[in-house]
Amino acid sequence: MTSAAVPSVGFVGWRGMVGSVLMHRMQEENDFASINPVFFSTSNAGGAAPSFADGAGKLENAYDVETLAKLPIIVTAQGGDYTKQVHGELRSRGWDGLWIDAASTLRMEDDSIIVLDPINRDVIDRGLASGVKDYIGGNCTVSCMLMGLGGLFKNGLVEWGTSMTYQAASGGGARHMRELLNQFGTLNAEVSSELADPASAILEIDRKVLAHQRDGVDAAQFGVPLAGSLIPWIDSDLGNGQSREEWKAGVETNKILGTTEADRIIMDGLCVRIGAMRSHSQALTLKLREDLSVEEIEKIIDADNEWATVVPNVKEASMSELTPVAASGTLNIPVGRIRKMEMGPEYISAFTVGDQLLWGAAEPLRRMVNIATGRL
Ligand SMILES: NC(=O)C1=CN([C@@H]2O[C@H](COP(=O)(O)OP(=O)(O)OC[C@H]3O[C@@H](n4cnc5c(N)ncnc54)[C@H](OP(=O)(O)O)[C@@H]3O)[C@@H](O)[C@H]2O)C=CC1
Ligand SMILES: N[C@@H](CC(=O)OP(=O)(O)O)C(=O)O
Repeated sequence: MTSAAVPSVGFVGWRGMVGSVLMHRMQEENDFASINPVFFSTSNAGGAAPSFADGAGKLENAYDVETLAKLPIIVTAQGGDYTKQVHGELRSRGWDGLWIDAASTLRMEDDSIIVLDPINRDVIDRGLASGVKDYIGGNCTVSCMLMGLGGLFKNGLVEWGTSMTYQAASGGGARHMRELLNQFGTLNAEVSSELADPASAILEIDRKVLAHQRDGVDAAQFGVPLAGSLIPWIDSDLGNGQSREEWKAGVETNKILGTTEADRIIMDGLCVRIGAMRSHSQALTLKLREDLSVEEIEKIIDADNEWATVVPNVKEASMSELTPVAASGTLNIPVGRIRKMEMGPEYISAFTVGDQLLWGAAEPLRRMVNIATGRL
C-alpha cells in the first residue's frame, strides 16, 4: 500500500459525480504517479479498486476509522453526512492528518480553510504553516465567481457586490440532472405530433406543455418542474428571507480572501436554479472603490489567473463564448458583459460562467492534494 517517501492519500466518494470528475482530472494531470492512492467505499468494501490506479489493492471500508487514521491525507467527495459521521471521530482519536473535503459541513469552522489556491494560496500556505488540518472546497458559485473576478477582489477594488445566479441542475446531484432531461423529454413527447406539423397552433402547444408541467411531469428531485421553468430558491431557508446558498456568497467570499472585519466585502444576491446541465452562471453588479476604465478592469481580470478570460462585451462573442454550453467541460472561466452602469462610474456589471463540477468542486481539491504533497 505504501512506498517510501510517496504519500498515501485516501479517497472516499471517488465514484460519485464530483469524485468522478476529480478522478478524471487526476488522471489527466498524472497526479496518481506521485501518491499511493487508497480507495474507500461506503457500500462495497473488499471490492476491486478502480482500474486507473495500478496496485491500489482492494476497496477499504470508508467507516473503518482505524484504517483511515493510518493515512496522512484523506480526500472526500462523499457528502456532508459522511463528513459529520467520520471526521469528528477521527479527530477525537487524535488523527492529525489533512482532511480535504468537497462538502460544506466544515467550511465555516474557525479551524478550516476554504481552498481556491489561484485566489488564496497565501491563506492556504499560512494555514499549512500554522498547523491547520481541514481544507474544504468552496461553494461552487462562490468559487467560480472568484476564479473569474478574482483580480478585482484580490486588489481590494470591490466595495460591495450582488450576484444573481443561474445555477445548473448538477448542483443538486446526478439524479437532478437526469430528472431535468427526463422533463425536457416528456414535455417534447407531449406535443411531438403538433411540433411535427408546422401549421399547428403554438398557443395550443403551449397550453398542453403547461398542463403537463403542472400535472404530469416527474419532479421528485427538484420538487417542482425545472424544464421550461426556473426555481428561485436554492438550499435551505434561513428564515430571514435569505437562502443558505445566498448566505454563502458573503461569508465564503470573505473567508476565501481572508478579509478582516474592517475590510469585509459585502456580497449578496439571489440564487436561481435554471435548466442548464453543469455550468453555473451569474450576473454581477459590483461597486468598485475606484473609477477605473473598462479597459483597466478587463486587464486586471485577465491578468489574475490563466483561467479567467475576458469576453468582449459585444453580442456575437457573448452569445458564443459566455454560456454554459461554451464553458462546460473546460477549466475556462469566461467573464463578459463588463460595462459601466447608469448608477455611476464606480458601478460595473459583469457576467461569468464556470463549470461547477470543475472549478466549482473537483479542481480546488485536486490542487490541494498537490499543494499538500509538494507538487504545486
Ligand atoms: N453535486 C455538486 O455539485 C457538488 C457536490 N458537492 C459535495 O460533494 C458531495 C457528493 O456529491 P455528488 O458527487 O453529487 O454525489 P453522488 O451521489 O454522485 O455520490 C456520492 C456517493 O454515492 C455513492 N453511490 C451510490 N450509488 C452510486 C452510483 N450509482 N454511482 C456513483 N456513486 C454512487 C458513492 O459512494 P460509495 O462508492 O461509497 O458507494 C458515491 O461516492 C455532496 O454531498 C456535496 O457535499 C460539492 C460541490 C458541488
Ligand atoms: N448548492 C450548490 C451545490 C453544492 O453542493 O453546494 P455546496 O457545496 O455549497 O453545498 C447548488 O445546488 O448548485
